[in-house]
Amino acid sequence: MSTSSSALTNTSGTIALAGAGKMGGAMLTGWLAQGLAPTQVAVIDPYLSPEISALAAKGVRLNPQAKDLGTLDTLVVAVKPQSFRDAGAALKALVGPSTLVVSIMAGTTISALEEVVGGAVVRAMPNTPAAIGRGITVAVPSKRVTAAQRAMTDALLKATGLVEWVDDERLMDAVTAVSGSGPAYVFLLAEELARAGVAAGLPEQLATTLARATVAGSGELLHRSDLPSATLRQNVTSPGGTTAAALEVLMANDGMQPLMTRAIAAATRRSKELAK
Ligand SMILES: NC(=O)C1=CN([C@@H]2O[C@H](COP(=O)(O)OP(=O)(O)OC[C@H]3O[C@@H](n4cnc5c(N)ncnc54)[C@H](O)[C@@H]3O)[C@@H](O)[C@H]2O)C=CC1
Ligand SMILES: O=C(O)[C@@H]1CCC=N1
Repeated sequence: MSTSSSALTNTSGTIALAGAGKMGGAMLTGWLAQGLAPTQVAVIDPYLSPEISALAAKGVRLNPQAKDLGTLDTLVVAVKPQSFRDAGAALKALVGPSTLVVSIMAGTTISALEEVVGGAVVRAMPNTPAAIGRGITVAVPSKRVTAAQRAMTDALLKATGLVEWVDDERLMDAVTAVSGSGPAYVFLLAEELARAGVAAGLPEQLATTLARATVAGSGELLHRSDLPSATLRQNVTSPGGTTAAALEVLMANDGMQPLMTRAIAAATRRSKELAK
């Protein structure tokens, strides 16, 4: 994270964030934590949360007049895909041919962004662990993005975690399904593990504590270990023991693998639909 810190500390020009909700807000927190000057940031959002409003005291500009912003160096678009057409029309006035436009909207294609907003577009897909600097973002640049703009995008995205660059935009629907939406599946696992614990006779609070600590601790072990996930799983599994009994159910033909494949396919389909 120290590299990204210096990379962001050394940037110049205004970075406008359109849509400072859950994901845009998490990214903004990451940028400021990594040394981006608050005075460099302008937030455009008609429904500012109290947390974002409080950033005015640090120097972040909130909903400045378009004439005061002029043509932006960088615009990050983090509104809902469904509000993009409306929001985009207003944002277009702030975008010139050499404005870097980074979109994190699910399903919204580079060509739609070029048509509605203009600029040199990077389409990116982060995830909510960005809020603690542990996100992962996949980014795909349009042909118009310069090396300097790609470096700027890389610095902004690395402020919230890992970054993978790809060249094929068609990968973004499956990326969205796996890592963009992925944290929700992990949180669901924590919920269902707790519910199953209650069904097995545990008091609810103990079951919730055990499930939460188990998911969080396992995630941290996966993060810190060099071992493949399958090896970490095998390390828990004593032959003929309790884990093996549970995994026989989870890894059955109608177990987790086909269920996860169906879930990812549904999310991938939905990402494609959002493009229409
Ligand atoms: N929540 C997540 O885990 C992820 C979300 N995304 C993408 O991020 C985008 C935002 O999602 P969330 O943060 O979850 O939604 P959100 O509803 O929390 O945030 C959207 C924000 O846009 C603002 N907004 C609405 N109309 C606007 C306008 N005309 N101009 C400027 N701002 C406007 C809203 O006030 C709100 O603060 C979506 O496109 C989503 O696909 C991408 C990756 C992960
Ligand atoms: O659910 C969604 O559509 C957004 C994109 C990825 C995560 N949240």
